[in-house]
Amino acid sequence: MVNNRLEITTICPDAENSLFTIESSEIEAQRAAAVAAASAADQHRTLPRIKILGTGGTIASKGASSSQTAGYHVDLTIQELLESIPDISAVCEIEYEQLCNVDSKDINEEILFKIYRAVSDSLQSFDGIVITHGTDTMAETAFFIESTIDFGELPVVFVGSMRPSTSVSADGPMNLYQAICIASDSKSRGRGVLVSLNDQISSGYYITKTNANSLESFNVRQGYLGNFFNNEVHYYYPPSKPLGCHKFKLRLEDSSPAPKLPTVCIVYAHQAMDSELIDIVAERCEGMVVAALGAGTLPEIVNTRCLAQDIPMVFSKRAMDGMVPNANLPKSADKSKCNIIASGYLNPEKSRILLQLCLAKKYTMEETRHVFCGVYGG
Ligand SMILES: NC(=O)C[C@H](N)C(=O)O
Repeated sequence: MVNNRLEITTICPDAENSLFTIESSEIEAQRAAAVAAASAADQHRTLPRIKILGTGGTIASKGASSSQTAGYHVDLTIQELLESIPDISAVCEIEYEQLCNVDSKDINEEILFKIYRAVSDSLQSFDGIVITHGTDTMAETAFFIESTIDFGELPVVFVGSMRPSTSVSADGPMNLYQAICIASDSKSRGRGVLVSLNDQISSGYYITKTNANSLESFNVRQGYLGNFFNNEVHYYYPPSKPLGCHKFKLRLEDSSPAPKLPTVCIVYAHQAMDSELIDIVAERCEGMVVAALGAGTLPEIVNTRCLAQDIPMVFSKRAMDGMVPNANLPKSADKSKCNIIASGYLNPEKSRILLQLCLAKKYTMEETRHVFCGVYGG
């Protein structure tokens, strides 16, 4: 015991969580006084400023009755949605903007760039950003925003719901409330794009929708970062960002219409696949992603058609988990001309976005291969 204070330090590198103290009653009294002084000071502290961007989705939908959980319509503004959550004025100051109000199946490039612009424009004046979004394509928008915006430490939190606002036990208000708390919490800084859903905090870069109906619609294995419980944010790990994430700097003119990204199509492989499909689709696009079988295999005749194309072809996978390694790619006779790239852990829809960005940047085949390898060791 030295000065009534025993310090036990673990070897945990997370400084904040590595120090435990056992203290005397005198020290406890001093601490109580310090806490009281700090809470008085807190009253004068300015609250974090959070920007909420509304885009629609089930979270902004209404059904005809409280038992309807399918066939509903997007019909709720971001203002109405905010009126349905508990008072948040003690947590943060809010500003909101309705960017669009659509089911996420209708998020097109024009809307994607609208979201991109709104996030970019909010970086300087806000401490956190929340984006309400349909869950069906949320992972794609989250991946695009993570790959194109350097938001430094600022939390950008996507949120959706699985039940419409009119349903019994609608999950939207709680998910939104939690998303705002996550965006306001200093522990959320430096973690990249986050997703708030079903009490779970996940990495927007890694999430995939894995269940079409249940509240636990994002069963993330990679990127499960923490939980939300009783109005508290709990992270399992110190802040970190996705490893190897390639950032693309976009230069957007202010003028509309929105710029057009290169067309990349996804072809889904299956037994007895028609190899001519590869030629037909290649005519229509500047790059192709194949949702291949297993860890990247395709019938030999389909591989041959893929090797014959003069556009980049990314081999991804139908399976939800696991990866496509370089070792499984078909070999070209002329190694220097091989147009096939392994997606690594990236699923087809995220591979599509990454390939679009590489093509937009006019990366060579080798540079594109390097980007995919960097992201997931493809
Ligand atoms: N749960 C949802 O949000 C699904 C909805 N169809 C959407 O993505 O907009």
